[in-house]
Amino acid sequence: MRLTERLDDLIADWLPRQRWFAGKDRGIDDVSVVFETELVSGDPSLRHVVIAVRQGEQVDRYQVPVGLRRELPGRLEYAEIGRIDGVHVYDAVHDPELTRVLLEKMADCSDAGPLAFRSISGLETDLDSLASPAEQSNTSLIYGDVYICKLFRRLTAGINPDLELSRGLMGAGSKHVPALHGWISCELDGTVSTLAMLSEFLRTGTDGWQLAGTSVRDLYAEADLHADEVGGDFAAESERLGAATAEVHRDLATAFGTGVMASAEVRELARQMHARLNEACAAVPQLVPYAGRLSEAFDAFAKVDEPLMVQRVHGDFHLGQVMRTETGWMLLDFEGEPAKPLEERRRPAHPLRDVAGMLRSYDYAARHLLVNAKAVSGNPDQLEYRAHEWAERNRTAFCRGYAEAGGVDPAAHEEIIRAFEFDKAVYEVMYEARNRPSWLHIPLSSIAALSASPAPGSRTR
Ligand SMILES: Nc1ncnc2c1ncn2[C@@H]1O[C@H](COP(=O)(O)OP(=O)(O)O)[C@@H](O)[C@H]1O
Ligand SMILES: O=P(O)(O)O[C@H]1O[C@H](CO)[C@@H](O[C@H]2O[C@H](CO)[C@@H](O)[C@H](O)[C@H]2O)[C@H](O)[C@H]1O
Repeated sequence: MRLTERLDDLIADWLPRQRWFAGKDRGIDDVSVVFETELVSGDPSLRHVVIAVRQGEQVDRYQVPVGLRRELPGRLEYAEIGRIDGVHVYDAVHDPELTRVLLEKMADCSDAGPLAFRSISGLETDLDSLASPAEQSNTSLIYGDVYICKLFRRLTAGINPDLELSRGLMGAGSKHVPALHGWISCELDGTVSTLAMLSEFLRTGTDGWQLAGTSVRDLYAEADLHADEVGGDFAAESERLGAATAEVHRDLATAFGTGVMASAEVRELARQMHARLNEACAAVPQLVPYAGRLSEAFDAFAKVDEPLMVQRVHGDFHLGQVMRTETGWMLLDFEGEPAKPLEERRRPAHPLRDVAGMLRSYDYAARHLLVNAKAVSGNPDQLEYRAHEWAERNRTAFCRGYAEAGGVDPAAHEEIIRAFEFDKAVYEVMYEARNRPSWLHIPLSSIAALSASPAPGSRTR
């Protein structure tokens, strides 16, 4: 049975409920199968399916490994997409009986139709997978506690920067990235394009988002204490994270080189920031009242009177992209911002862009519990004050660690860091509107607070 003709409607109903679907702000006009590849035959069987989703003018491609079974065991019911001629069609990432084949094919470096499976080391294959419950834009399969295989859900033609930078950092001997073991690719628009990558699973790791969240919860639970007085103070970890970030930036510069941004390019970047702001204001009217202050920050950036060093950077740096293991901080997910075109994500940028991303994340960590009034009790003004205090303490510690380990000192480049932070917050407004509308309040309230604070240079010291 070919799915091509039958899957479209089923998927169109199911897609908007998937965390990784990046078009929740618009209706779906059409879903069509671009290609499908049988990877396991029989019952159960596995088809690797690439679909094209049309929403107005925009067409995005996604990959869905589709499982087919005549009888669907209870443990897979939640993964069901629908039924075709009585056969259960489901998201196969949740079926370890089927996902094994991905690992086996990578181990064998084999091809299946348009799909190429590759590995760069001998792989252990007798491992069951579990779809990661992490809050993420793609889907990761954890094999045993040995490997993690990230299936990129929304596909872009070309090598994924996550794979590209992980390889480069491994070559530069970075001690802050997990080992890369393999990948899956296919041709899209005539270019070799990444579908998945397989890395070492950091079994002793906890991600920075969880650690920071625990620290914030500790603070909210102790109404009388300040951020530096509670047991879960995170500032020392933030400082170490800053240092690890500076080391990764150094290794990226070694692996991929550096350049200098001419004044015209700085102005062009400021113009793009304005354009992104305008686009976000059109899509999210709640942003409009802050547009003036945001624009001022972008104008100040356009006038920065110094050569800006650029290099390959992480591109979407936040607390969910770092893990603390027993040996220190590890950085993950060098994919860049998933909504941006690939060529933009691969473009060298100023390293403070990553610093700004992490600074925004401290704000998110402090505020996300406040989104749901039931998650935390207390006076809203006092909670807002405490969120701000926690974020400031950790932001400062991160910047100190970064500068002391040889990174560009954020405190000495206020116009740059402020513009990058605002630009990131504007991106987040769009990201939340499209992916997690109930979180939109977080970047909006940070923008309100940031725009109320004095502009760089206007402070009395
Ligand atoms: N190598 C790894 N070892 C252990 N956990 C990992 C590893 N890579 C990612 N994770 C977990 O998966 C989450 C999402 O990973 P990430 O690469 O950021 O995916 P996405 O691009 O889909 O957001 C991380 O926050 C982390 O909790
Ligand atoms: O991890 P991804 O590469 O998929 O990044 C996207 O999703 C992130 C959320 O999962 C989003 O990050 C935003 O939310 C985080 C908390 O969930 C917060 O720590 C970040 O600071 C905030 O930007 C990221 O922007 C998006 O590209």
